[in-house]
Amino acid sequence: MAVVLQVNHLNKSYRDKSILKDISFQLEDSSVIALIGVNGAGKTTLINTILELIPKDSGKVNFSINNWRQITGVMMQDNLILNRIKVREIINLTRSYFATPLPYNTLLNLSGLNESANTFINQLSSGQKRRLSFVLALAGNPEILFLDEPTVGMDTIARQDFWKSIAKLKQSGKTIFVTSHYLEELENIADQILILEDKTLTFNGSLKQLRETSGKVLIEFDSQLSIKTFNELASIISLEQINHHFQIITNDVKKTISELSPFLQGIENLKIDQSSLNSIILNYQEKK
Ligand SMILES: Nc1ncnc2c1ncn2[C@@H]1O[C@H](COP(=O)(O)OP(=O)(O)OP(=O)(O)O)[C@@H](O)[C@H]1O
Repeated sequence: MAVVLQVNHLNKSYRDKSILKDISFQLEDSSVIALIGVNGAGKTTLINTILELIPKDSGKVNFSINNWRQITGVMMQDNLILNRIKVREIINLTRSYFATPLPYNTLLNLSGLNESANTFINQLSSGQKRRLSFVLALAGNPEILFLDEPTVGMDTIARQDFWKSIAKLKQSGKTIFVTSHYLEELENIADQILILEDKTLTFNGSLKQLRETSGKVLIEFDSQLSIKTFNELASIISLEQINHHFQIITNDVKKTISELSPFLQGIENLKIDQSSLNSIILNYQEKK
């Protein structure tokens, strides 16, 4: 995989208030990178600074090519503010800024707004506006896409279609940098997770690495065996018994399962909760 963007020691403040401090990371092609952080953590500021929409205080932002504007697409949080323009017109206007735009029909189909091509933007619902914003970000057939809270306001089907499109874009080699508060949506698609906290990146790695770092996993099962059998397992953090139901918390699933294996004949309904991204992040933040 090739590096498409490098950010080194980036700092940004508004007046005297520091927002981003010493941020460094790199993005590779054919991948989805999720930026996670609470409200006000600085996610939008980071995207705006990278794209030179606002000035940075210091640090370096290097795209792999010089004319990076031609290979980036952006979907910001705020919905489209132009009103007296139709869906068809804004798609074509946006395409006109790029040397090799995607065909109009491809974009219209992707937006799901085929029936509304002649509708003025202000007459679209907020979910429809998000879908339109998405295809406008794609208009120039970009190599790198920046998506700030893309699925806010979308219904379930629109969300599913949206993430399917993202998976296809990733497969075709694109880099997708996305912020979202819907962590469950990021679980199956994010290759790299960045956690922005207290102005800095406190985590940069894969979901697997995040699991290992924060790593408590719940293992549940039913068994007629005595609690003593499980109390002796070396790898567990805690053990609870409710009648014949057992709950084990471990941070080393593999080891615990191998320790449980001699007793598998006496175990039923074994469940391993690898934890949702949501709980992993809570866990991660609690630990610090
Ligand atoms: N133009 C501005 N002038 C001064 N402060 C600003 C400005 N824009 C943003 N901020 C402040 O910078 C901080 C980071 O804001 P930012 O919008 O980047 O956070 P965010 O992580 O994107 O939040 P959210 O998840 O709510 O979208 C906040 O404290 C915000 O109030």
